[in-house]
Amino acid sequence: MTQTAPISPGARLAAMRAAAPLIHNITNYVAMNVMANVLLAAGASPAMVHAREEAADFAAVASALTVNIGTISPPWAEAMEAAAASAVAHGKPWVLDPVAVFASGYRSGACTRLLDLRPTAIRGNASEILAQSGGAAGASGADAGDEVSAAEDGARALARRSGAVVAVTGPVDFVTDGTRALRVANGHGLMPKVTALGCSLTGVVAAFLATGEDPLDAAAAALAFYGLAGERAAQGATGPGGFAVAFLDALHALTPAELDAGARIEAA
Ligand SMILES: Nc1ncnc2c1ncn2[C@@H]1O[C@H](COP(=O)(O)OP(=O)(O)OP(=O)(O)O)[C@@H](O)[C@H]1O
Ligand SMILES: Cc1ncsc1CCO
Ligand SMILES: [Mg+2]
Repeated sequence: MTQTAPISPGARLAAMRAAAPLIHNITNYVAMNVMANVLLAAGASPAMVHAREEAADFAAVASALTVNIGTISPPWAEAMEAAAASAVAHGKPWVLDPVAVFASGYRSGACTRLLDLRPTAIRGNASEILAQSGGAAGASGADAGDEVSAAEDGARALARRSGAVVAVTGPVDFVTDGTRALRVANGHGLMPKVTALGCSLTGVVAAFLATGEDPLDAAAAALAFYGLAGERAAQGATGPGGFAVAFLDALHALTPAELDAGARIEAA
């Protein structure tokens, strides 16, 4: 049997941009504008569609779906479940972002129901993945209060249990399908100082999944692309405000060759 060479992160970026996949996002009020601009700068086509009356229809035609519980309320929860079920029924990948899942029984109940709908990937910070995998999170809100290393065993277990690729983000990202695991060391300390950059990354992961065959390598390529854009944007930025603007420019400007040269992806 011939062994095929792994697809490079740069090739995955080029494929994503060539496809400009339509990404359906049911996300929070904070992230909506940031995330749409991030997806456009990266090369995808965002649509924020959350009415329960149309979410399932839209998920059927989009290339991928993201579901983010950041500002969830009952009508939105209905739309999320209908959209996720529709994505699965139509063979479209979907990504769950369990924002502050530990904060209330309402949030954790919503995520339990969404997990039953078999997301292709789950992306969260260390506290969110720790809680989603059954551990005790050291955070109360949307910002991480735990180290990525503390969530790695839970991420592996969650991946095996759910069938999803699980990405834990932080200073060094960890991503696993339950069998293989990778660490992605790209990124910059200004990234968590701009709200919704994690939420927006969930959309970029979905965009890479929309064009990739293997979700683990596609997710790792998305994480490296995002982190490397953060590194570029930080050069010359004096704080979070200028960084946020430069980050969009860096996502737009980063080339596939630059991603192949700058991606720091290693087996974990
Ligand atoms: N200290 C850090 N150093 C380098 N990169 C970081 C750091 N913290 C986060 N990142 C990067 O920031 C991006 C967003 O991840 P983060 O874990 O902050 O998401 P989040 O907590 O879900 O964010 P939000 O909920 O505000 O959208 C990822 O690309 C991650 O690698
Ligand atoms: C700050 C905040 N609050 C609810 S969602 C959100 C965006 C970051 O997750
Ligand atoms: Mg988040």
